[in-house]
Amino acid sequence: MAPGLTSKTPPPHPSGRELEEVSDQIDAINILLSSPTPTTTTTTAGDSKPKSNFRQYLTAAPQVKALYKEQHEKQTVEYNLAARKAFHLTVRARMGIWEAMEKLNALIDESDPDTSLSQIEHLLQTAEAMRRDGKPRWMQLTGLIHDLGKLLFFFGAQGQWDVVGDTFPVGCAFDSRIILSESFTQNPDSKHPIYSTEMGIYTLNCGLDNLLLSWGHDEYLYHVVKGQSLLPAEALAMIRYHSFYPWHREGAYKRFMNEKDWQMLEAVKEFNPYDLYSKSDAPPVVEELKPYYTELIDEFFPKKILDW
Ligand SMILES: O[C@H]1[C@H](O)[C@@H](O)[C@H](O)[C@@H](O)[C@H]1O
Ligand SMILES: [Fe+2]
Ligand SMILES: [Fe+2]
Repeated sequence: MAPGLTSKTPPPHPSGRELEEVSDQIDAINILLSSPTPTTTTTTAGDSKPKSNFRQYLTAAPQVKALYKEQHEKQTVEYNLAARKAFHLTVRARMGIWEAMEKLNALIDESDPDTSLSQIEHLLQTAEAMRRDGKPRWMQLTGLIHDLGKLLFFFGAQGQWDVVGDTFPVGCAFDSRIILSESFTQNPDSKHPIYSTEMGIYTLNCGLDNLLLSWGHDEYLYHVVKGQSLLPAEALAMIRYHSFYPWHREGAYKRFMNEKDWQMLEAVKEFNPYDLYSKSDAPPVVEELKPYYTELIDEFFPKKILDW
């Protein structure tokens, strides 16, 4: 009995009719409790996976943890410089954007605890979520292509550790806000006299463009798209920094930001929910969407066949 409703004289036994009323009320409450609660802040449109259930790395599958362990041990300054040099020395393929998306279909990203869909589906989910929200055409296209850098996997990558996953700068101390950051103790740079310091090889407010971000799909696609599209600076930042969660989500590495980076941070933050939370939307029907997106591709990539 609720406080305040107690009385010294015991209540009379409820009549049959009263009992029926109470039982009706209980039924009504049960119906309310079992029907889905409309939420506006914790779920994405058309889906019921709460936002807090994404990016759960501590409880992720063993292959996700193994991938990050290997990545954190092997992404060094030395590796980074060698990968950048190799990138600039060759053209790996010549193909259009849609063809690249189809090629990527064969890759399942082992770093991702939130989707096991193919990459073409993830790209279309991201773009479609933006289109539904009336985002500008250049942004929809950015959503469509943002993970095409994962093609690196087919171009002589050492595994998935140098292609997928979150990014972080090398050449300065590894921040504890990087996911699963304990594994950096096995990275030789964590004992280097300069690379292990807070500023490392960088200077205050030097600008994110001057950081050696860990080598992977963001950095690769940024370099491919930069000279071969009509996409604006915000789109290039979305591509280059979308996996840089320790920065755009956790607020680390602010000491290296210049004025332009603050603007770009806004763009990347606007992009992120479409990339992350659309992963639980219904899988798109690729062939149905193709006409809309091929037109969009043509608008911003006047050169139909790109150098990859
Ligand atoms: O596992 C994911 C995936 O590889 C994404 O493409 C990347 O952008 C994310 O940062 C990462 O956490
Ligand atoms: Fe990505
Ligand atoms: Fe993505």
